[in-house]
Order: sequence, then C-alpha cells, then structure tokens
Amino acid sequence: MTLLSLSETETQTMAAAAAKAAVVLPRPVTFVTGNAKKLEEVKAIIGNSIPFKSLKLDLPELQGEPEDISKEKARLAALQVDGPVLVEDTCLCFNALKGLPGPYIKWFLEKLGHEGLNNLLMAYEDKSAYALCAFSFSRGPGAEPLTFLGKTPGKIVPARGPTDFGWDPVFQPDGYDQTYAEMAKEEKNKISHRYKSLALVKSHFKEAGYVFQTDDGTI
Ligand SMILES: Nc1ncnc2c1ncn2[C@H]1C[C@H](O)[C@@H](COP(=O)(O)OP(=O)(O)OP(=O)(O)O)O1
Ligand SMILES: [Mg+2]
Repeated sequence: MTLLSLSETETQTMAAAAAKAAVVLPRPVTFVTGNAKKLEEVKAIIGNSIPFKSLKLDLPELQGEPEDISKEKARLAALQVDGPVLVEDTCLCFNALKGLPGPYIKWFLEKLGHEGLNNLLMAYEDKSAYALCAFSFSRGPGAEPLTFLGKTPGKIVPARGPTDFGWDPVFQPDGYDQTYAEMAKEEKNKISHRYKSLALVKSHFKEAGYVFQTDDGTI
C-alpha cells in the first residue's frame, strides 16, 4: 500500500492539509438581527473582512445562559436563511445581582428605563457590571454553531449622553470617564464587548479560510 511507504512526516503533512481543506460556504454570511443600531456597529467593526449581508428579523430567544441563547438563535437563523449566518445576543450583567438582568436586559430596559436600572442597584454599594456579547456563527441548517464571547467591565451610572441606543447611557466602561453613549463611536468600537467578540469571529474566519461560492464561481 502506498500509504505505508510514506514517512511519518509526509503522513502528518497530508493530514494537516486535509484538515485545512477549505470549507465552501454557499453564499455570504447573513447577519440576522432586528436591531438597526447593532447592525450599524457590526458593519463598522467587520468592514470588508468577511463577505457579509444582513436580514432584519427579530428571532425568538430561548431563556437560559447567554451562550445557549446565542447558539439557539443561530440554529433558528440558519433554518430561516438556509445558509451561513451570524447572530448576536447582548447581555448587561450587574455583579450585585449575580449577573442579572443579563440576557433579559432588553425587557428590563423597556419596562424600567434608565432610572429604573439604576434603582435596581439602590440597595447595593456595588454598582459594577459587565457588558457581554455572544456572537454565534452557523455554516448552515444542521451545523453546530460556534460561539465567540466578548466582555467589557464597567459600572452602572445615572444616564449621560445621547439616548438613541438602549442602555449605552447608563454603562461606563472601566478606565473611562464617559458612558458608552458619550463616547465617540470609533472609540467605543475599539473597546466594546461587541468589538472583542467580533475580533474572535474575524480571526476564526481567517484561520478557517472559508471559500464563498457565488453564482459565477468562488470568491
Ligand atoms: N451597546 C449595546 N449593544 C447591544 N445592545 C445594546 C446596547 N445598548 C443597548 N442595547 C440593547 C438592545 C436590546 O434592548 C438589548 C440587547 O438585546 P438583544 O436581544 O441582544 O438585542 P435585540 O433584540 O435588540 O436585537 P436582536 O434582534 O439581534 O436580538 O440591549
Ligand atoms: Mg433580541
């Protein structure tokens, strides 16, 4: 048998090449979100590094741990899109409340507003919190999603700055005098929970070397 006559190094090289064989994705990655502001940030951070389009869809979210919610969103999105997808779920976690509201921040914010979020911590001296972003990527229906987590520590403060993006006015990242809302977009996009998890997504794409198929060949 030919294989038996190969040296150990040659066999290893072949195995490494096979493992590195490029995975072909049938189309660009669709980022599925119902949140226009999120999309804006993702576009600004990803740039041209990943062939990418978007779909406005508010996917149902399972209850549970952030990573599981994000993975399940990716499974649902892959079925809807019938192709490769990227989704994101954001949590705002208060340390005094052992991580809550966490993934439920959207509903807490909607019902309680910025002042209400501050009031939740009134009985506690510890105002520290962290923003957690979980991106999940699925290659398509049935493929197990990969999850990339980014975390930015900070504290909850009375609202300051423009109020056009969710809880940004009440979150002040550690090492800064400004809230997320007060910071310049470019500055925020350099340190945010979303930036950190997207950096992991980008390096995964670089390592995996996915090949994207288009109607007239591959890109
Ligand atoms: N800097 C921020 N990054 C992400 N979300 C933020 C930020 N500031 C405020 N939010 C809000 C938007 C939502 O109310 C909540 C995050 O909930 P999440 O389910 O991840 O978003 P969403 O439902 O608006 O979009 P999606 O359709 O992607 O789930 O936090
Ligand atoms: Mg949502």
